[in-house]
Amino acid sequence: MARKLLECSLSDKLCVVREQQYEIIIIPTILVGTFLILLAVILWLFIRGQRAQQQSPGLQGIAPVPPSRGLSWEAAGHGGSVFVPLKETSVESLLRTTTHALAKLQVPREQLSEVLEQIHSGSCGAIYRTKMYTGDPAKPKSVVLKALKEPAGLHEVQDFLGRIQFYQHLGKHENLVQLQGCCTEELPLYMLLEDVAQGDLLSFLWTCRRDVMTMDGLLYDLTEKQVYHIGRQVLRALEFLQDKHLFHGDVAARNILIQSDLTAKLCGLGLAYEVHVRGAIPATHIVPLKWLAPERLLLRPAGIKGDVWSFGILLYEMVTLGAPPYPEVPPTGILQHLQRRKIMKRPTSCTHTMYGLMKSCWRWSEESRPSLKELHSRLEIAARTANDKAVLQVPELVVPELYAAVAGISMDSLSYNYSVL
Ligand SMILES: Nc1ncnc2c1ncn2[C@@H]1O[C@H](COP(=O)(O)OP(=O)(O)OP(=O)(O)O)[C@@H](O)[C@H]1O
Repeated sequence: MARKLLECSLSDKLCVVREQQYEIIIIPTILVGTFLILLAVILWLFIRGQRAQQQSPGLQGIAPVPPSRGLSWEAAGHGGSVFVPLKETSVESLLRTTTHALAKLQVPREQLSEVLEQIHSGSCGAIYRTKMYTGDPAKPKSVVLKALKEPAGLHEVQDFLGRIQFYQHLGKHENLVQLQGCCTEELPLYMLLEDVAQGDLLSFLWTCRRDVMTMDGLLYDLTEKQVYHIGRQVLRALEFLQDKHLFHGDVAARNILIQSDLTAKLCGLGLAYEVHVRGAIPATHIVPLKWLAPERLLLRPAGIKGDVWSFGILLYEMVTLGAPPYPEVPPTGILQHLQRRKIMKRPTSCTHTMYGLMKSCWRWSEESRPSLKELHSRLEIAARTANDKAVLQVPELVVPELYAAVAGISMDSLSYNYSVL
């Protein structure tokens, strides 16, 4: 507070003093000013955070996905074969319109067993194993049922129907998991797939580390020659996708299903579908970083050569019986690691020939990586002289939680058959 005497002389008995209460003006001004500055800083931080999220790979080893390359206009869904009517405004009318297109695939719900065994929680909802009664009731067929999670809005229903039509559009290939039918006349919506009962390759590889007898008829041993055998089947599936101007985008042992005769089937076609309908890779789709090629990590347009890179990681997974890639690198440090031109060292269980193949997949520039066709013929040649006797062995057992942390993947994406043996 400041006091000011107003023209007083010494003889004055009374003198007027004016008090100026500056704090009444200054303190609120300072408070308002500080508040505005704080607000501006918060806004700036928020905008910067949003931009960083769009520009850089996501947190915890999982990346949003960049645009795609090499897709034709038609294959990108602008005239392709996935026709989910977008103009429908209610779920009921959408189901009515689409049921016609999916008529041949419809399976009456009463042909499905009510007993559902959940095997996974998938991207659209739970994934179950159940029985389908067609023809001979004594011989039901085991199928995998993907259910759209409820409650589902118009957008989710459109997306799920689109996924079913995508499988229909792809058609049959022995190394892709096959669509068996669907139930889409009313909610809840189901997609029915052939049951590849032995489950995913990653769980299989982990089980190969154990010296166990299993009841499922599958021999949990793997030789170098068998690694090439599985690898060639995966390449066949990728070539099939490439012929349709598609790529997989998430090639990894967890996305390969394996049968008792070592037939391999590529699954996890969600990203290929999204690229097919949108012509670009949606930022919402998350993919573990350690399997991604540098161009994907840098959010540049992606294509089949990104699958070639991931195929090299898949070879590493097989030959190490399911070790996490780059165990010494934190998932979020992978781009920096690759920018220093560092790749994984040759695992002790890996021959120089196989390591040569991996290294060719991990060339920084996409152009210098082999095409699927070249890779396929190199694998064929390598398989001729590969060891078919020595069983790959890794003494350490896998702790799935630790694996998930080192690999940079969520526990949800692990199928985890391993633990039930
Ligand atoms: N046909 C199948 N037979 C046996 N197991 C299957 C089958 N389909 C899926 N699974 C199991 O469910 C897991 C997840 O499958 P998938 O990746 O196809 O599901 P998703 O989450 O719906 O993926 P996407 O959205 O990429 O299609 C697989 O790793 C496997 O363990």
